[in-house]
Amino acid sequence: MSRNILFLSKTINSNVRRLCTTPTPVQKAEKLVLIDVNDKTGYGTLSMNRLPVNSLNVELFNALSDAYDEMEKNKSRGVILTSTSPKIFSAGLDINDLYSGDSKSWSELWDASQEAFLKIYDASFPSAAAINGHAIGGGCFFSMICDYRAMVKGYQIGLNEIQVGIALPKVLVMIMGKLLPRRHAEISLTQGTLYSPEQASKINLVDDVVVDKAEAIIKCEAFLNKFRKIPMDAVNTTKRTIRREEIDYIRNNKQKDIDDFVKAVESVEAQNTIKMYYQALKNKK
Ligand SMILES: CCCCCCCCCCC/C=C/C(=O)SCCNC(=O)CCNC(=O)[C@H](O)C(C)(C)COP(=O)(O)OP(=O)(O)OC[C@H]1O[C@@H](n2cnc3c(N)ncnc32)[C@H](O)[C@@H]1OP(=O)(O)O
Repeated sequence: MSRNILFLSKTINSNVRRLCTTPTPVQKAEKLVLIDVNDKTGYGTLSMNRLPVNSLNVELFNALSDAYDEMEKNKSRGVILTSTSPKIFSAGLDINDLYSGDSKSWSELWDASQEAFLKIYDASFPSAAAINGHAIGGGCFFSMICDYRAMVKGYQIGLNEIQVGIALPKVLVMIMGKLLPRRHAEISLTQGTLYSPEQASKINLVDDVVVDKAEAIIKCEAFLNKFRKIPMDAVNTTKRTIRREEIDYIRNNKQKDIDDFVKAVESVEAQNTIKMYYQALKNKK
């Protein structure tokens, strides 16, 4: 049973395509999140597919939300979140949107990001991130809200928002503060530090360092397997107790959180920094 070839299957929505093993090969579809369900394990591999760098925009956030909805509907046993890029998990928020947007588009962007955040962080099944390349800014954050992270050597990971000129949104601070030892969280958040996987593993930012994507997937499957003999209701109740603070914060302060994000992005200082950052990125070559 080949799991590496994309096959035609019913389109779940405009941006998400489920990959399954029905024998009708078609050429690769340009969907923003590819879904491959392993019929044996019941795990779904969700691959972000907004190339070249999986920068996060409204459409990618919505595609992630839709993919998680699909996994919930199909009573998934677990999700492996990864990317189709050979070297980038996700480069974070789309700098183009930060550079050229306005308060309406930034509100829509943050609204979509909140939805995707809740779908992943409050899912009724565990998620494991197979970080097969750079995971920067929002890309790092989306791996952090999974239950487990395995990262391939040779890339970088971290929340560098501060370097882009954006004050860290509250939920990122809350979660970084819980995942990392306090001193490391403070340094990382205020300096926008990017880490090698080896450094990241020393401060709890990743759980395992691996040599390639295949090994990352094996590690993720092994992590998900740990839940097979435990009643999921008990796991989920426990997990929700642990995660309640962040989930309640977003559910109860949705508009305020959007307003805070827009305020942070539209400040003159942030816009100047975003502009310089954008130009540096474009002049890199
Ligand atoms: C309450 C709800 C919570 C939900 C939370 C959701 C998300 C939280 C977000 C919080 C705030 C987050 C802010 C950010 O994420 S800011 C963005 C941070 N990211 C970066 O700084 C990454 C910048 N990019 C790089 O460092 C490199 O590009 C990278 C290492 C990723 C790859 O390097 P490489 O040399 O392989 O490739 P290039 O640099 O040549 O890039 C290829 C093309 O891609 C463009 N690019 C790169 N990054 C971005 C980006 N982030 N957005 C848009 N476009 C990007 C780059 O310009 C190249 O384009 P061209 O080929 O046209 O030149």
